[in-house]
Amino acid sequence: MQSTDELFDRIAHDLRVSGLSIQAIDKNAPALQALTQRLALFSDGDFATAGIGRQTEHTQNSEIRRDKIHWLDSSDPLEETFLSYMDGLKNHLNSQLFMGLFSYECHFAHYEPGAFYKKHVDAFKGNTNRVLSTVLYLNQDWQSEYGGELALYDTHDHELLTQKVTPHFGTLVTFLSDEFPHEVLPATQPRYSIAGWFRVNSSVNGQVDPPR
Ligand SMILES: O=C(O)CCC(=O)C(=O)O
Ligand SMILES: [Fe+2]
Repeated sequence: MQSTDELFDRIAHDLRVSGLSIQAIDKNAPALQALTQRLALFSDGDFATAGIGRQTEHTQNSEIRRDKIHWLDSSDPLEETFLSYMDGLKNHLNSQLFMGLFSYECHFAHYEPGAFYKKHVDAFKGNTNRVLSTVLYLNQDWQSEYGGELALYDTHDHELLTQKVTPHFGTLVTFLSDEFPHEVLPATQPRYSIAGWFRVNSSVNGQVDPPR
């Protein structure tokens, strides 16, 4: 079984080489177990329709994305277990890559069968302090014929599909937020993930920019 440090080393290495990392977290890792337990406690009403863009221009556009989300909060002990795991990744990347990551925010996302998230980038250059995106999949026994892949596109040629990631339980994708266009393809089964973003600190007068 690989240690968490070895996994974080691999992610740092991949990010240094290509800005993108696809790794598997050990299925027995306490952080994953906590998320499985948390997911089992949800009922439908705990998830809200996701919006797009910054608070000022926040819109709910069902033509672009059809997932339902729930933000993680450290006051929930199960959610805190995962948040502190990601805090460990943040510290590891800061010490190895000097990325200056300051905070992390993430939400559960539930894609019902047929739901999608059209091609987008998570951050526009110079326009945001989201610098590193993470997506973790929570789908036990996912079969490739269910679809629901994360499609990743080339950093220069945004029409060029470079790879498709199957949303298997424990797969963690990490990538530079303003570099990689990506898209969630529809699935035939309910699909669960956690999408998250590490931010750098560009707060002014105690106001973190941008707000959610
Ligand atoms: O769930 C995924 O595979 C990716 C989700 C995503 O791109 C996002 O929420 O920004
Ligand atoms: Fe995204």
